[in-house]
Amino acid sequence: MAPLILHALEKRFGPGAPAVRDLSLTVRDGRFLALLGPSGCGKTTVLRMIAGFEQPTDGSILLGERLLADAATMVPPERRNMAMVFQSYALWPHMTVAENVGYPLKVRKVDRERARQKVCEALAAVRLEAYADRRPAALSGGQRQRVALARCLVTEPDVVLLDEPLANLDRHLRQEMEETFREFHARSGATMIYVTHDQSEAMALATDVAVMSEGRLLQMASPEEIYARPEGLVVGGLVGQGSILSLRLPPGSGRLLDWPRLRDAFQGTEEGLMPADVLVRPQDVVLDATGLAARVTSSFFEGERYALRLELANGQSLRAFSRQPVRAGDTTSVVLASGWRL
Ligand SMILES: Nc1ncnc2c1ncn2[C@@H]1O[C@H](COP(=O)(O)OP(=O)(O)OP(=O)(O)O)[C@@H](O)[C@H]1O
Repeated sequence: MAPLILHALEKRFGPGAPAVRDLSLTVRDGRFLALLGPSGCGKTTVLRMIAGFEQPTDGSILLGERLLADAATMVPPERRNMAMVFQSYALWPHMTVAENVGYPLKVRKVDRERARQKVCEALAAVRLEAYADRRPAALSGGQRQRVALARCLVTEPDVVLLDEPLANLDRHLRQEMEETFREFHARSGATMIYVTHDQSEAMALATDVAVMSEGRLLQMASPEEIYARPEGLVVGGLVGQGSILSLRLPPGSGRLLDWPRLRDAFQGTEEGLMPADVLVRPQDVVLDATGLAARVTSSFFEGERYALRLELANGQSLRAFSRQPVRAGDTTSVVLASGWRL
């Protein structure tokens, strides 16, 4: 299949700031893209434009050479060969699982025997063969979600679009479904675009993560790259539970900062230092008597460790982990093993 190309995409719903602006990205065949960003940043609007439910006010959407939409052109959703999975699953309550999954084939008047075979394959792909004759009311939330996935598989879409599909599920089920999505992606080979505001979900599932804020694309890269080398305050703040410190660094000091560099930045007495935002991840904050003095402002036991909030002498706060019990109000000292200049 051809790549999906969004070129300088814009969507305005009225006067005021556009919901999506100047957004360009390419999703290569078979990739799994997570669109990540805070509520209201325009993720769903991008997905709806790709699906064909909204028309761009500027820019264009192409599948390879084929123009799907621009301000003057609009290929209808049913002619895009895409499938969208909604949060609500949108299953027919009066139909069995197999009938729900086969419904798109019935609409397309696919031959009965062929349809039966495709339904079986799709149910096998989501491990629901044993549930073919049940009605949706007799399924768990996760099983309903899997029916919705199987239903989109039968049409062999070029692109599968998912809008926060796990938002209604509890934590345990979310983990199980993440596994199902990964498996679904591996088996179907479909290009997938997945909207979420949950960074750990995006990282766990996707081959590429696109971070959006206020209608714009801030960074698109692999989960590893976004985690290790976030660009700017918004991406840095969104990914990986880090703390952002305002420090002063010598010009040209690079982006990956070690402890001696960070320690000097706290002393900060040299001439010509520049203000810098530095991301420090909790796992890089090591309780160590040779480090900076810090006061514990909160401590929660998370199971295998304590999650701490610390306040440094300069008033800035840091998140840290400790295997040993630590109490709010304790004083300690910390070494910052690594930091990333945003
Ligand atoms: N049909 C519409 N008419 C007017 N404004 C809209 C419409 N749809 C979305 N918007 C506005 O566009 C902006 C982006 O909305 P969108 O739903 O794309 O964000 P989102 O990132 O998906 O948010 P969430 O995670 O809360 O669903 C918001 O300010 C929203 O109010």
